[in-house]
Amino acid sequence: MAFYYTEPSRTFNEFLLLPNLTTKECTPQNVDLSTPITKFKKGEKPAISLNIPFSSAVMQAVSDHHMAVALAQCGGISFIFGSQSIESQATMVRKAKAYKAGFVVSRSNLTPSHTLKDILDLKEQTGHSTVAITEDGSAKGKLLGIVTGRDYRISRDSLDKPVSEIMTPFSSLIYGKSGLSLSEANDLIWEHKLNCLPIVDENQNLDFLVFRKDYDSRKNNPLSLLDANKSYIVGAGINTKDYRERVPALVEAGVDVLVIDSSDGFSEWQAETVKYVKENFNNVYIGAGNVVDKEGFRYLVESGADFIKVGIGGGSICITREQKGIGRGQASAVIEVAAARDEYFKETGIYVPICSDGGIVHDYHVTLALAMGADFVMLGRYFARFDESPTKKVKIGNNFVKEYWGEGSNRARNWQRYDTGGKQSLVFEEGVDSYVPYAGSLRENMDRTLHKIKSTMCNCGSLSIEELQQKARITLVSATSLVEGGAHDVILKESSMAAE
Ligand SMILES: NC(=O)C1=CN([C@@H]2O[C@H](COP(=O)(O)OP(=O)(O)OC[C@H]3O[C@@H](n4cnc5c(N)ncnc54)[C@H](O)[C@@H]3O)[C@@H](O)[C@H]2O)C=CC1
Ligand SMILES: O=c1[nH]c(=O)c2[nH+]cn([C@@H]3O[C@H](COP(=O)(O)O)[C@@H](O)[C@H]3O)c2[nH]1
Ligand SMILES: [K+]
Repeated sequence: MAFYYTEPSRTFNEFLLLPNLTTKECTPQNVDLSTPITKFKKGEKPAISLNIPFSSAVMQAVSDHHMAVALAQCGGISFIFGSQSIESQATMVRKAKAYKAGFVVSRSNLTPSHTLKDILDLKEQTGHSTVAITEDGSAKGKLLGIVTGRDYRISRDSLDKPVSEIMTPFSSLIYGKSGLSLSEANDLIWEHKLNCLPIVDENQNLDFLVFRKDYDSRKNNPLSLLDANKSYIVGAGINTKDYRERVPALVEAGVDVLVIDSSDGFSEWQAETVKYVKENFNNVYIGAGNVVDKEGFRYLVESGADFIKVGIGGGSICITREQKGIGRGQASAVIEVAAARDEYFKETGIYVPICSDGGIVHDYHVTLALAMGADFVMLGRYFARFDESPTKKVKIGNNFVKEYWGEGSNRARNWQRYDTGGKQSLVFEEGVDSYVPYAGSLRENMDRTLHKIKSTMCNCGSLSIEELQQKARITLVSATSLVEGGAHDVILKESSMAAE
């Protein structure tokens, strides 16, 4: 007879935290969000700890080398997507490892056929006076020119003057080549009295901008996640098929942490993959998953995994539950796996971090996941909205959006013919292709999110994630009390509706 769980599967939305006593030293500035990502023995320190409990999803629309750098600067880790050729993934890892502070992804970009009015509108929106002009208007497109405040006169130039007539064309630009060191970039900046030096790759695609004022940017990033050589710590996703070729290439490129990327990690393929990595490489760590219960957790931990990823079917672009009928409410999954982790720790003295992957919609969901026992979270949709994600920013109506698609969608799988061991015609999609609202830079959004999490932790009288996990008091909410939690019985003004 089948086994039946007596409790229904639950999601984060169904829970709330109750405040504990907040002492006077319990302020957001004093909260420490560092958290382990690799397993460790009781009394010892983990080999790698994150400075904030965030990782970005193993997805084409989320985690490339640009995201890896931006998130590591904030103290988290990206797992560069594995649904690409081994060479291109290794190149991304290499670029992220080679990246040095001071190089930024261009945030204001237009095409030559835009107009002076577009430049002025963008300037008002972003506050940046340097605009990169690329063939497709993206931050990484072919660089055709640069516009700065010195290139036009609002009193003289007509607003519909095309950018192509305003910009300093590429042929007249001083630029650096990808791979240049920060001190070499600074030399060019000083020598040519520039404010901004574009860095382009061998195909003239824009890589980064280096600003005169930014070169001390390490000071701006006190939580940077760095290895012993002061390079950023970088993760990458792998699969259970080509790992014998992929892992050596990624290790050669300098990857620090691997994660097996799968909807269902409770398989002999994953155990074999973990064992292969553990037997052949000393200096790289490997997470496995995804699982949603104690059995899956135990199986992967006993195979040797350094951390375990939790979550099936809760992602914003996921349709796995609809397509295959597998999965579990994300909160229930985290609660059970965290209990299994604590039990394993008691038995063996080994602490195995767990990551809650997918389904984070509100910032407080992160706090709840941590309170329920997750050591860190993985998000896709959240990061896809930012400048640093690899996808195109498009304007729909009056709003900017960015593209975001699931790794189980045909769009993601097209990088190669998807091999399920069966007929291609039997393949079905497990993810959708979508848009998410554009939200600006990662740093600004992350600062706000972290502040909210720290504030809630203070409500709960906790100065660290570990303390939160021990002290949190969590209650289920009834369907009717959910209504009470939002604005209700008032007529909202338009400004409040826009903020929702
Ligand atoms: N977290 C989630 O809820 C979900 C995530 N996804 C994402 O979609 C992507 C694809 O996920 P999956 O389809 O689960 O990928 P997968 O690579 O784990 O599995 C694909 C298929 O190949 C089989 N397979 C795996 N290794 C094999 C081997 N060595 N030999 C023979 N067969 C093997 C699996 O059983 C499965 O049928 C991933 O990026 C995943 O994160 C997709 C659905 C749900
Ligand atoms: O059912 C699925 N079909 C897909 O195509 C797919 N792609 C990604 N993922 C998973 O969703 C996570 C990101 O979730 P969020 O957007 O909610 O942060 C990711 O971290 C994955 O675990 C998928 N799940
Ligand atoms: K399974």
